[in-house]
Amino acid sequence: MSGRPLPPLDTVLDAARVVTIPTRTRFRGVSVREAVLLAGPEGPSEFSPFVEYDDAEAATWLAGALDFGWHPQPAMRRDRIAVNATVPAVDPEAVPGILARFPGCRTAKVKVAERGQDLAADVARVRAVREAMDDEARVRIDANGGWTVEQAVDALRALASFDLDYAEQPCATVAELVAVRDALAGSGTRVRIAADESVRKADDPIAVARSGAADLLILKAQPLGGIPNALGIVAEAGLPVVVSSALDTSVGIAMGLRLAAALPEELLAGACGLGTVALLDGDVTADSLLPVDGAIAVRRPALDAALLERHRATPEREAWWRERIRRCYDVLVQRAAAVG
Ligand SMILES: O=C(O)CCC(=O)c1ccccc1C(=O)O
Ligand SMILES: [Mg+2]
Repeated sequence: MSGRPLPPLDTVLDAARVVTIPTRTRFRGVSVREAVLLAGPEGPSEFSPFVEYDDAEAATWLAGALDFGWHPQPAMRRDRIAVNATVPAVDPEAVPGILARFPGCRTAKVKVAERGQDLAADVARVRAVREAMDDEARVRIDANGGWTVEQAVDALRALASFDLDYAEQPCATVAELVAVRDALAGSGTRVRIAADESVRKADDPIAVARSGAADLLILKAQPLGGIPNALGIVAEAGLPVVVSSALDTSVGIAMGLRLAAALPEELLAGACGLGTVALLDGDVTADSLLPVDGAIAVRRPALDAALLERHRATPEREAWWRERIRRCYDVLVQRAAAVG
């Protein structure tokens, strides 16, 4: 990955605390977030791939977590990062309450294309967000690859009147993203397309940029194998980026902030999706990285022993995560050997 040495496995396991934190609103179909906090020599780090991810994918998250905990990070170019409000796939009535958790945010990202919902629900939610925000606010959507090309084109035409900042991952594949962009250009609807899963879940994270399938990239520090690796992707892709979270605790958010702080000014495409601690009902530090005046000061808050204890996972879940770390660590050792 970044080519920097891995700490010994026993050191990693000794540094690990497993937590289960409830979400305030269902997000990605989950109502709890499990995470491993790692007390590294450079500061706390977080390993929190979603439970359904396989070892090959989760191993890249481990590489990111170990890099942040055990290695110095690139220089910072700014000390405050503007963030967007993140609106889960809720009913329109719930929108003002969600937005209130993101004080001062002038950009909102709205989840759409949720399984079991329809376009009318998406339109109603985006309308509720537009109405709750002032005229200059930016509104983005994120479909998490949930639409076919035809559905995406229909939806983006229906949503065009809300003047979207961009549409994140409207369809699952790079080829579909290209088809959506072509169809929209042909119909005179101008909506920028952002790639998220096409970067962080792809074998080749640059392919989406090379194919001209996206106007900007969403970058997540942990899933991309760490900050240096993510910066390498930015340099190669040459597209503007927005840094976002994977619904992390404040420790994972600190890593995202640090990535955002390291980006060249001309490549930062607006507010980052790093305000999501506001969607959790608990945290692992007393200094939670929540938005204030629409931004978060870049910092690395200390783990709080009492909070780690309060949110401590069951012994079964703890054992599961420790096994997962062992398996993912093996994958990283094999990858390092293959590179030589
Ligand atoms: O970007 C944001 O506003 C918040 C982060 C977010 O949406 C997210 C959080 C967890 C998993 C996936 C995603 C996503 O961007 O698709
Ligand atoms: Mg996304």
